[in-house]
Formats: sequence, C-alpha cells, structure tokens
Amino acid sequence: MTLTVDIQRQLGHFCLKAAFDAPEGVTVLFGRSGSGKTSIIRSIAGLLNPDRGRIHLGDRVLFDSDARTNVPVHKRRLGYVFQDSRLFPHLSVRDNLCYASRVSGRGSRRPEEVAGLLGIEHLLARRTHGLSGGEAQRIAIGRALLAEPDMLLMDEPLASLDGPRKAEILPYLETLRGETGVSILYVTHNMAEVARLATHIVLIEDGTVVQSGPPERVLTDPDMVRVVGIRDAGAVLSARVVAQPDDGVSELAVSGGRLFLPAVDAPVGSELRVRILAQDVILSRTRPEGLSALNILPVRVLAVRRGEGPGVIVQMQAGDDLLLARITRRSADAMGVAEGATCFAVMKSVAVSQTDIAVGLQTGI
Ligand SMILES: Nc1ncnc2c1ncn2[C@@H]1O[C@H](COP(=O)(O)OP(=O)(O)OP(=O)(O)O)[C@@H](O)[C@H]1O
Repeated sequence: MTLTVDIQRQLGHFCLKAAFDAPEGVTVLFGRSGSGKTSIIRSIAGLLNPDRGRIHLGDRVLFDSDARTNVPVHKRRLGYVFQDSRLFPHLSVRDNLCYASRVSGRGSRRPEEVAGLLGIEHLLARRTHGLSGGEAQRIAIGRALLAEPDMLLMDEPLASLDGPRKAEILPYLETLRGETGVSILYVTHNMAEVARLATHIVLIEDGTVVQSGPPERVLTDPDMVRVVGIRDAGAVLSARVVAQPDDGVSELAVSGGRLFLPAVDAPVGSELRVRILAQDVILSRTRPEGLSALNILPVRVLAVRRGEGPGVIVQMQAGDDLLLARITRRSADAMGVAEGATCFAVMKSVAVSQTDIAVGLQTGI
C-alpha cells in the first residue's frame, strides 16, 4: 500500500513543504536534526494538521485540505513507535502487547506469534519493570504490529538505545520487513540503519524533499553527499555469500566481482546488502599488486564532485552497482581521475563491520 504525501505547514519560522511517495517496504525519512522529519511523521499520524495538502494511504484519504477531510488519529489505521517505548508499567508484557489491538478492535494475530517474531516470547508473563531498553522497544513494536496497521510509523525507534542494544534489535526489524509484509515509514538520522533497512529513501533538507528513490541510487548520488554527510557517504551493494572458508574471511559475489569480508554470519547462498563508505575506498589507475587489501574491483568513473575543501567525491560504476570514493583533490588531479576514466577501487576487508551488513534482502544477483 503506497502512502502519498503532499503537505505544507508553517511552524514558526520553519516552512514544511514536503511531497513524496512511500511505496511498499521500508521507506526511510532521512535528514539532519531539525530538517522536519518528525513534523512530517506527526502530520501523517494526524497529530499535526498541515495548513494545506493531501495525505493518501492506498485508496484511503487521511487528509485533504481542499475536501476538508481530516481523519482522526485513531481511525487512520497506523501504528506508531516512538523513541521511547511508552509501555504501561502496571500491565504485563502480554497485556501491553494486546493493548493497541484491544483499543482499535483490529488485529487477528496472536500475541505469541508476534512475540516469536520479535524474540520476546519468554517475557510475556512479566511486568515491564527491569526490561532492557531493547526488550521494551521490541514490545512497543509488537504492540503496534498486533493492531494490524496499514502502515507502521517509526520515529527514531533506536535513538534511545546504546550501540549493543541497537545491534540486538536491527535483525528483528529486518525480520519484520521480510515476514510481516507491513509497510514501514522509518525516521532516522543514523545512516547505518538506513543502509540496513531502507528499500526506499526520502532525503529531507530544510523541510523539503531533495531526493527520493532506492537506496542504491540515492546514497551514491554525489550531489546528495552534503545531505547524507561526508562521513556517512557511501554505497549500498547487493551481494551473495559464495564461500565460507576456514580462515574466517567470507567470500561474497557482487555484480562487479568478489568481496572478501571478515566472518559474515550468514550461510552460503544468503542474499546480503553491504554498505561501503566512501572514505574506506581508495583508487588506483592500475591493478594493484602486493597489497594487503583483499577487495579490488574494476570501476569506471562516472562523476567527480569537487567541494570547498581538499577532498573530492568520485562516483563509479562497478558492474551494475554504483560506488563512491572520497579522495583528495590532489590525488584525483595527479592520477587523472575524471569522468570516463577506468580505475580499480580498493577496500580493506575489515573496513566493513557487521553492522554494515544486512541479511535477508532479495537481490538480483
Ligand atoms: N510547534 C512548533 N513551533 C515552532 N517551530 C517548530 C514547531 N515544531 C517544530 N518546529 C521547528 O521545525 C523544525 C523541524 O522540526 P522537526 O522536529 O520536524 O525536525 P526533525 O528533522 O524531526 O529533527 P530531529 O531529528 O532533531 O528530531 C525545527 O526547526 C523545529 O524547531
């Protein structure tokens, strides 16, 4: 079910003027702090009224200023997961889970089924006191899911969790995407989450949409590096595990060749998505030899973007995939790295951490 948004709202000096589609899958709204993500998601939820515009979910109109339609929050059939879990301390985990479906009168799923999906079956009889942040957040997600919403709105659901708790919960979100089929609109300014979860990205800057589309394309657009941030700029590649030898270095097939990454926790044949940061890629005009780096992909330069500083962003084609490299302007000039040049992209295996690898995605390889 596609969500279509075209809204305007003045908030003090801030002007929100956003239009985008969120197709089936996980659409991530990404933008810097203060870019307007929460205001957009609150408008969709019905918690903030746009001055004008339209919001449609499938063939249902949720808001239309011309037609004076404004469906109340509880009738929008949306699930909402906030930064904090907002569980009821006087209820058991099971009663917390069932709360939203009981109030909405919707939902035919059993709590055990959803609890199984989120790895919280063993907590059902417990009170919420003493739960870890990650457990509490999984319960909040389960509660929203049990009401069988047409779409889940998740506003930085991992922002209040520390690194290990984030790492614990991300695989469950991946399962959710794959197994429930529920569409998700996910707000974050964490690029690792975007790279792992997004099937569609909407980039927001100063209250407007500056780019949207599949992550493979949007994240490798050199003009979007300013929105994504130079440290987070990078590519997302579809890959398949082809060998798991004893030395702990997994071999992955990507469209442009082979990648060798440390101990990828997935069996041979698994479809993965791998994030490769622009700052971890170096370029060579000739195939390097006698180098410790294991990953060398032949590439063709598509674009070179110069910024204010000493660095340039190089966009490259590697097989069917796009890659980004961040190198100095001095190197680019000395090497003759320009549009059309053929090069080799070199990446250290250990530059890709486990949090940069998403499991269970359908890819075309
Ligand atoms: N009620 C309001 N009155 C005035 N300004 C507001 C109001 N609500 C939001 N704003 C302003 O609108 C801008 C966008 O805020 P919003 O919370 O939507 O951004 P965000 O991208 O979600 O930020 P963050 O990632 O920090 O949560 C901010 O500059 C904020 O100060």
